[in-house]
Amino acid sequence: MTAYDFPTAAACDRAGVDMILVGDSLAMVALGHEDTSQITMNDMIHHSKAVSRGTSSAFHVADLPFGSYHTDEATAVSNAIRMVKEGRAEAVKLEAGRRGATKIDAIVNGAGIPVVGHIGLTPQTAVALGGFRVQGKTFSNAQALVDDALALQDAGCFSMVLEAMPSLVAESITRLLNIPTIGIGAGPSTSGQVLVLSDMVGLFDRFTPKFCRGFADLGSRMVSAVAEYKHAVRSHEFPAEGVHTYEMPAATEEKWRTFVQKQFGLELGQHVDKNKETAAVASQLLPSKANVAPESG
Ligand SMILES: Nc1nc(=O)c2c([nH]1)NC[C@@H]1CN(c3ccc(C(=O)N[C@@H](CCC(=O)O)C(=O)O)cc3)CN21
Ligand SMILES: CC(C)C(=O)C(=O)O
Ligand SMILES: [Mg+2]
Repeated sequence: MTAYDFPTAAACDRAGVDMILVGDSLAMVALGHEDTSQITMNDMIHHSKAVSRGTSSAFHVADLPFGSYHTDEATAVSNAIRMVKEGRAEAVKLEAGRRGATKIDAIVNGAGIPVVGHIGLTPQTAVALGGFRVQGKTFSNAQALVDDALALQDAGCFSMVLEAMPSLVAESITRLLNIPTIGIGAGPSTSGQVLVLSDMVGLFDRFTPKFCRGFADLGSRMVSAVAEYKHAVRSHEFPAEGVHTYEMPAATEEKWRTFVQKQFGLELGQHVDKNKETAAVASQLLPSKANVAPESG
């Protein structure tokens, strides 16, 4: 499961998932970006730290973001170390095939940090793929994915994500590898599955990948809850006196009532609509919209 902060991590952990991924998809589902390319190491570390506070038994993996491992091996290693040291992740995930093998080797065997690979639809390079497109639909592209998978295993990955590819390709890769595969849009034959949490609980509505199944509709329940709250506030049902409120001790209360009555002339206890009061005062002080001449020019 992906998780992005303390409560989502705690929910996944309590539900008993094996692994929690702090996915860079948080750029889109938690921060509202159009894609995952702008998210930084600092952003990812911030979220990963929060996830670590909510996780007690699941294995905690964090995505290395676009640009953090694409230049040279030393940069890739130092960013992997930051994600473990500052982000409190137990492993990092990189979107890399054959060409990322030397960096993965350096992170795994140089720094001793476990790495999850990620092939198929790699959102960080979606522009080069021509958008968020299913991969491995042609014979040669399927072969290329098998080559990538074997290279990642050789480089030292302990697992890899297979994203958006025909089930047959994912099954072939899973059968060929010794390490477990984690599928998303890759059919039922991978060793494990991952989904973006926001998608499966209905908290992201910009698009829904075909591979996603909705397991809850929390987005619309959240809107209803807030609308109900707004209604309760406007109708003075909430907060309810004696239920959601604090009281002075009875003796102090009596003294206080008398005091504000004498000092300020206020009769407490009857409800005054402060908004209406303010609006009434404002309408005397300010010219109403209807009386203002429309702006020219
Ligand atoms: N909310 C969310 N869910 C995800 O699964 C996800 C993200 N965000 N952001 C990062 C990547 C991007 N992903 C995506 C995004 C779009 C499609 C999508 O629309 N796919 C089309 C098929 C596209 C094609 O091949 O033509 C679909 O109908 O599923 C799939 C995966 C997966 N990841
Ligand atoms: C969908 C998973 C595999 C991911 O990389 C992410 O959430 O960023
Ligand atoms: Mg990702």
